[in-house]
Amino acid sequence: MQDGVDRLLASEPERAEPQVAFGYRADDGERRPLTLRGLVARHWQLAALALVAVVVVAVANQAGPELVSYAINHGMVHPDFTVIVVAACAYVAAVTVTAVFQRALVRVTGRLAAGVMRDLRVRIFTHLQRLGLDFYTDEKAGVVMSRMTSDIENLQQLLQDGLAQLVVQGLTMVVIAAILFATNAVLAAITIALVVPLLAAGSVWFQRSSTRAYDRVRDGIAAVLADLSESLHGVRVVVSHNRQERNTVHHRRVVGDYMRANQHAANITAVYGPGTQLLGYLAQAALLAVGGDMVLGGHLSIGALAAFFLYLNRFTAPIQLLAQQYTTYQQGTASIGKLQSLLSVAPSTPERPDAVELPPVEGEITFERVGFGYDPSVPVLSDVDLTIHAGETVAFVGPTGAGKSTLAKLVTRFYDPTGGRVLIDGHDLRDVAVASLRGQLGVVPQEPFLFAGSIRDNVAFARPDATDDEVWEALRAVGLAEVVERMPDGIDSVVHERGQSLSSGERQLLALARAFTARPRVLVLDEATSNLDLLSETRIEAALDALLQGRTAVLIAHRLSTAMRADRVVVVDGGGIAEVGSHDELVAAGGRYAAMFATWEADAPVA
Ligand SMILES: Nc1ncnc2c1ncn2[C@@H]1O[C@H](COP(=O)(O)OP(=O)(O)OP(=O)(O)O)[C@@H](O)[C@H]1O
Repeated sequence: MQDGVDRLLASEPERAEPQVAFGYRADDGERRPLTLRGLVARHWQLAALALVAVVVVAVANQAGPELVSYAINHGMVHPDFTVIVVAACAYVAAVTVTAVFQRALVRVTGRLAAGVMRDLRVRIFTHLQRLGLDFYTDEKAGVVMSRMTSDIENLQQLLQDGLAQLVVQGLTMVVIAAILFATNAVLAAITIALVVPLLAAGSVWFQRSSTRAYDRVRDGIAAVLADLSESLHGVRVVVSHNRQERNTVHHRRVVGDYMRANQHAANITAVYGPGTQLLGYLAQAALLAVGGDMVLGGHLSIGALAAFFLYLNRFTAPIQLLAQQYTTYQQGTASIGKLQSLLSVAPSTPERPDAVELPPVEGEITFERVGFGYDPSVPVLSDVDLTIHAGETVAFVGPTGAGKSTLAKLVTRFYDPTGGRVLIDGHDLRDVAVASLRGQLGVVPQEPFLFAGSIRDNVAFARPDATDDEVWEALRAVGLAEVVERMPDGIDSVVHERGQSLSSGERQLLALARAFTARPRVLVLDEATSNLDLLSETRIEAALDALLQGRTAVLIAHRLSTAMRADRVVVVDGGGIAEVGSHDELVAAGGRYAAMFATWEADAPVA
């Protein structure tokens, strides 16, 4: 068997590449609900090997006491050294077989668990990549992280050790009970009647209370992780608002709850462990009295009594282990439930089964009576009608919270409208394949996110096959080439901690260079609100001119100087479009835009 195991393990690649092709629609395998059986079934050869090993371990391990009994009765009561030697050799053989199969079991279940975990992590990650932005607004990142860490680890523990132990201990009890009854049914019945009911009752209590306790522990660690991740992500805001002390107090409370939950769980184990041990010793005392009496009466051999003692020890241990393993089992299955509920979150902008590939577009965007609300009962936009022509630059302006970014999110199909349609070159966005749409769109967010890696990786993010020349061309177009040339490793210089080592103007220019490399037909740009110095602002405006050339562009403009450069300005207000026209037209019309412009001009007169 060990050879078989080694052959199978050797034939498996060390780190097999998980076979995933990312699609916006889950395939049949991914849609199947998550069950323990389903997870293991994909690795059925390993599972079958594990089962064989479990049976051999459970049976071979119980030969010992029988051999002791044989040696006492046939080698000591009637002295015969040969019998003792044969029994001792057989003992060694049985122990060796047990050890070999135990080792095989650990290796096989380890492999099984690792394989299942890899499949599961990839499946969940792929699913997370597919989900809509609303999911990430509702769910705290820490909770998702805890699913990917502690819940997956629970499952790993169950598969690696828990399940096999559960079967081994269960089988061990059956094998021992059978041997005890075969040896002396009366003594077996007395012993089991003394031990099993009390131990079972204690185990049920332990199992129930520890399940509740571990639920608290799990919630506790999820809260600690969520609090930690929020603090780490918001560290700059925390420091600048001097919130460290309050945050520390809050974290201490969260950690305190977690500590108390752990203590409670430990207390339960502290009662159960020694309690069951005491019960085992009391049963041994009873066995000594009843069994000793039977030996004196000639109803039981001394060897059989000795074997009873040894078996009794081995009989109580599995009950304790079963109760503990059952907790692992429950935690594992509870984790499957939580992971299943994560996997069953449907993408809010699903791809239709009959979605068509969007052909290369000119870039005309049409809003047709579009209505939308993040919460359907609270409309943010209603009855929006607007056409943005191919190659046109349109700036959305308006008061904060008016819905400018929301309109842009509908263009990129981060959300679907609750009423009406958004079309690109006449194609309803809901009817086209998501990848073919996003491949032709570029988005420059307000706070550009830079990934750990080089400048090159970040600029070529949307088109990893871009050549170094193309990366340099993009950097030149946005006016960053000189800055990057001065860096020690040029475009291979590493961007640290999401670009915190760059200035905010440089980060924005890098994001523009990224969009430039992607060469999208349609560009959505959420202008940064952060105040830049005049030089950076001029550089960004020049970069924008290079970037927008010939593309359809939607600018969410926070500075009217940006709006002035657009072909048309759309004033968003009151859940819809208040005014549309060129800068000059709107100023001449003397409406809201003209008022906004007058205020702006008074604050920052144009040179
Ligand atoms: N993910 C979200 N969930 C729920 N409500 C949201 C969400 N995002 C925005 N909102 C709400 O929708 C409304 C419009 O928001 P939007 O971000 O489109 O405004 P905006 O005009 O871009 O504002 P700003 O100029 O401040 O960026 C606001 O009332 C906002 O509170």
